[in-house]
Amino acid sequence: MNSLLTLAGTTLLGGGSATYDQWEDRIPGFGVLQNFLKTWLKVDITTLLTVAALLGAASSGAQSIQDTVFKLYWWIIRFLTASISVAGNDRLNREVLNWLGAHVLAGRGTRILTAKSETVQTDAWHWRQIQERNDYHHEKRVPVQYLPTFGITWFIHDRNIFMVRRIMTNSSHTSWSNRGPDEFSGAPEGTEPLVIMCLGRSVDPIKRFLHVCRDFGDKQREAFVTVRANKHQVHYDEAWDTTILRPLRPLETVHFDEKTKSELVADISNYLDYNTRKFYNGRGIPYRRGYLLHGPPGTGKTSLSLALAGKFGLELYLLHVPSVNGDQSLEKLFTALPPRCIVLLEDIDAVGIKRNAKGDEDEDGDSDEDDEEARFRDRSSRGACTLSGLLNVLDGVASQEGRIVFMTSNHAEKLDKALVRPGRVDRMIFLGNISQRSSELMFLRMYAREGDGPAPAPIGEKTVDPLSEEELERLAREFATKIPDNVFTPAQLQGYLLNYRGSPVDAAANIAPWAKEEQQLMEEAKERARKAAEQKKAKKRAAKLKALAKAASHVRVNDIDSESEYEKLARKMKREDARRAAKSQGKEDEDADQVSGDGEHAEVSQKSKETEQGVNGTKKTVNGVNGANNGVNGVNGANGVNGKSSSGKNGVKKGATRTTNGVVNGLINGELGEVESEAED
Ligand SMILES: Nc1ncnc2c1ncn2[C@@H]1O[C@H](COP(=O)(O)OP(=O)(O)OP(=O)(O)O)[C@@H](O)[C@H]1O
Repeated sequence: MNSLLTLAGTTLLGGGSATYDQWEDRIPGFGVLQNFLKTWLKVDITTLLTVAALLGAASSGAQSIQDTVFKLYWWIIRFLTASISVAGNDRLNREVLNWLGAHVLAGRGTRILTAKSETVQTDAWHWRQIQERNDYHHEKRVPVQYLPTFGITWFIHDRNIFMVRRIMTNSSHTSWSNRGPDEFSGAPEGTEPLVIMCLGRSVDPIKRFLHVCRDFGDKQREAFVTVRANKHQVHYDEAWDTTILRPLRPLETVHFDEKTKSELVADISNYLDYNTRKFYNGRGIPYRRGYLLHGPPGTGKTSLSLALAGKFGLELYLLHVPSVNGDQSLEKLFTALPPRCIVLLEDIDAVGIKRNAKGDEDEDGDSDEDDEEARFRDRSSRGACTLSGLLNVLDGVASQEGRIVFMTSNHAEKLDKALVRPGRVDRMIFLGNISQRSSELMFLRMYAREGDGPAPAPIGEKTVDPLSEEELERLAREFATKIPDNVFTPAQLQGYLLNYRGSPVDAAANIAPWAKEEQQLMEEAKERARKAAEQKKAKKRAAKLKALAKAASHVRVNDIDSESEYEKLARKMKREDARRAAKSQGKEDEDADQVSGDGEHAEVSQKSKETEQGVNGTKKTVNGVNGANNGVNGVNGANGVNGKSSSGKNGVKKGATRTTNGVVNGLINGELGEVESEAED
């Protein structure tokens, strides 16, 4: 470029012909082009090139002047100010912006701002972006929040001059070709880094300022609980990408045994205490705490977790384990937890986190779950988390320290023992049906005065005059005495009270008939459930007997007490099966010779006779259902009906069960009809 510039200068001063050779040197073919243009267009290319080169020189000169000024500016800034930068995804970033929005922009009439209301779910490519939901604001339209846009916002705080620079990132820039100022070229997405500068040579004023912003953030959060969840996108990594702000729920509004409640609160306070942490660390005990909240649906397990998160000012990380993509994702989510938080694992008894694929069965071998439902759940759990994956995140090596885990379950008795052992579950808290005392408290809470007046009545009903405190307490006591102790769930009672939310007098007056009717409905539902369970049990028992009968036609299971013996017998049965098939084709003798080639034939014949005798014996046992139980254990094992190995001599060892499963099933093919009819008889 410089040589072209010199050439242009020489051309301008000395005339075209003097520099012709030099142009030709630098641009090959220059002469031909020049002659062509001169002849046909009457244009002198050397003059044109000279002008262009000079213009380029002027512009690059301006650019370098601009660069120098820019450098000088930043040099002065760096010299005169101290600065601290904050990453875009840091909570502090949002806290600083919120502080600026509330204290600087609102009062000063800043002319260039960015506005924020609510993020909408779209199916566009950026659908994975962080979602925030505010359950705290109940207005139809979320209030608009005004925040600083890109560029510098300056202000005076604590007698220091501050400048906060919000930096545009690639993702917040809408168009690369747009050359306008940043604030007119795009809108911040909330992930832009901030640089906080303060005039002076010390960062202390900035640190103090950041502290103020954090306090402001804490104060704002006091009114609600921050719930974080993940969106469960199949093809994406799991992340805590959804934030929900829930109104604070006072612990007093969750009614259950008062003693248990205060013990629980004391236990958590004790755990969160700094000295407890030191104690745990000093003794090499993992600093974690786990609680299992169990009881029927609608007894307040979720409500209690939320209330405790609010009480202790902790964020609640909500996770539905069966929806997580797999163990790796679960681990990722747990690794991303902050050191102090509550993790709520809901419905922990759901399928997918049981040790075996089909789920555990009851003592009698019957599962309470409906077959269809179990099958559905089994399908839906495929590829999801395993129990060992869950156990691992709860107290494996990589498990986060300092957090509190709440697990909720409607069937605590079905949970794997490893899951509820101390260290994973330190306390089990039962939330049962509502007591009379809790009903009284719920009544009082429902009709407590709000400010100076009564609780607002439903639309269309007139608000009754507020009752005096004594009158309300008297009504509450009367109300409670009409409710049977520990029969209804708190959710049921809350539903009833909501129907009378404008009138405590009516609520107290109508509770007795409601309780009677509700109890009757519950009895009927229970009876229906009992009958359905009985039918299901009978169906299962019939299926089991059928399976037993099938196997019994070939095996006398009580004779089998070791794996090798079982395998031997299975081999013999296979040969016997082959012989039977050959017999039916009229070639029994030749095939029998072939099969007995290994020298075991004599033994086989003897044993197969025994087996057949055994079959008869077992068939008889089948008919007398109860007597069959000994055999059932073994044969169930052989057919994979139960999947469990029975201990003791009568049982079939697990390994043998697996090995021979297919063989026995294969043998019974073709003879099913005959055995079935016998079993049914
Ligand atoms: N002990 C309780 N005290 C006050 N309100 C309760 C209580 N239990 C339940 N409720 C009310 O019932 C509703 C359901 O409660 P919640 O979801 O906490 O029950 P849950 O035990 O978690 O139910 P599930 O097992 O079905 O998840 C909520 O509106 C809650 O206010």
